[in-house]
Amino acid sequence: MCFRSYRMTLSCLSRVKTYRTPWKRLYSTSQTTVDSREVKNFQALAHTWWDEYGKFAPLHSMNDLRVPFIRDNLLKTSASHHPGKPLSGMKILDVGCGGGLLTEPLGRLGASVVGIDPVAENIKIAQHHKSFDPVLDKRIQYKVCSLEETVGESAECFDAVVASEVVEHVSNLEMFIQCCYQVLKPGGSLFITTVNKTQLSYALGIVFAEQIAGIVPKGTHTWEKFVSPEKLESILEPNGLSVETVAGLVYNPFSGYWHWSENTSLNYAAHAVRSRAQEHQEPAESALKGETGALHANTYGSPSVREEQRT
Ligand SMILES: CC(C)=CCC/C(C)=C/CC/C(C)=C/CC/C(C)=C/CC/C(C)=C/CC/C(C)=C/CC/C(C)=C/CC/C(C)=C/CC/C(C)=C/CC/C(C)=C/Cc1cc(C(=O)O)cc(O)c1O
Ligand SMILES: C[S@@+](CC[C@H](N)C(=O)[O-])C[C@H]1O[C@@H](n2cnc3c(N)ncnc32)[C@H](O)[C@@H]1O
Ligand SMILES: [Mg+2]
Repeated sequence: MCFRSYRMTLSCLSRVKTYRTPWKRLYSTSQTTVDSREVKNFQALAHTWWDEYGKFAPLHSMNDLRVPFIRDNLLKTSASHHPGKPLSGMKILDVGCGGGLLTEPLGRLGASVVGIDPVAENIKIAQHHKSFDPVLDKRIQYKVCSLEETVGESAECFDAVVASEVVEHVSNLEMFIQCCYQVLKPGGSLFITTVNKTQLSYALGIVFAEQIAGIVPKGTHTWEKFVSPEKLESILEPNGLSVETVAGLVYNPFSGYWHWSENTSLNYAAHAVRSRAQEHQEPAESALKGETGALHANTYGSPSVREEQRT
């Protein structure tokens, strides 16, 4: 039994018993969201997670934007009475948590955070780093597993799922999104940051960032696995996740800082909400064929998030 007090487990399990769409029917056991090549890549880098100016420097720096993005959007749906611990009482699943770079600040905001990652070395590093802070040690739990491996015991257990800089590294993106839906409470939030699939992201995200400037290690990304906001929305919406906000993120490699932008052609952050309605019937057979309206990014610059305008 992972992640929860026994009582909470029983309540989650009871919900699982009444869960109408047995998620196991959706996927054959051979299907997985884990790409073994990605695992190898991250295994080799695991020892550098907590080097703020090392290979994961852009991720350390991204916290300046993504932590307030997650906090502000979560607080829109629930007033917090805990100054200093605004996310107190919230359960968050950080999927692909790596060394815990985002897991820890979410824990510091008061949330109970479960961090999962298929790379054992990542979880070892994350466990070790949180052990230095007794508050975090209680609030954060880590587990080596894939998202699909935790769905069975975590159905409708989380107020939020975070997958930051992960979806561009997974296989079976639709299966990944469906698993996010399964573990979210009705009305729960999904936060994704990733890289858009554009010519510019090829030029700057692959050629410039990896091969010329070494902003991220060579071989970190495969352009074909980048995900456009339109494709992401075409998978989210039919699977019961309504897109609330899409905001562009731009990394300045000279300053080492990220900035919000109207432009989503490189990196972007998305916030989607699981419908509160009755359980979602059957996840869509394939949402990839659907056309969706163009997305208009908002500039997420202030704590009050502006809604996304769809054309
Ligand atoms: C099938 C196939 C290959 C198709 C390709 C697509 C296609 C059709 C391409 C053709 C079109 C085209 C334009 C090709 C161009 C090729 C080429 C010759 C490009 C030249 C590139 C070049 C020299 C650009 C120079 C630009 C320039 C003038 C630079 C100086 C000034 C300037 C503007 C600098 C700023 C540039 C900038 C904004 C850089 C940001 C780069 C970036 C996107 C960084 C984000 C990195 C990232 C993804 C962070 C998250 C992250 C981090 C880490 C980590 O390890 O820290 C790990 C992760 O997994 C992450 O997700
Ligand atoms: C770029 S790192 C991002 C780490 C962390 N989310 C952050 O932003 O600091 C991508 C992470 O996703 C993990 N990952 C890769 N494939 C995954 C999958 N199929 N499911 C879950 N996590 C995965 C990797 O092991 C790695 O830790
Ligand atoms: Mg990435």
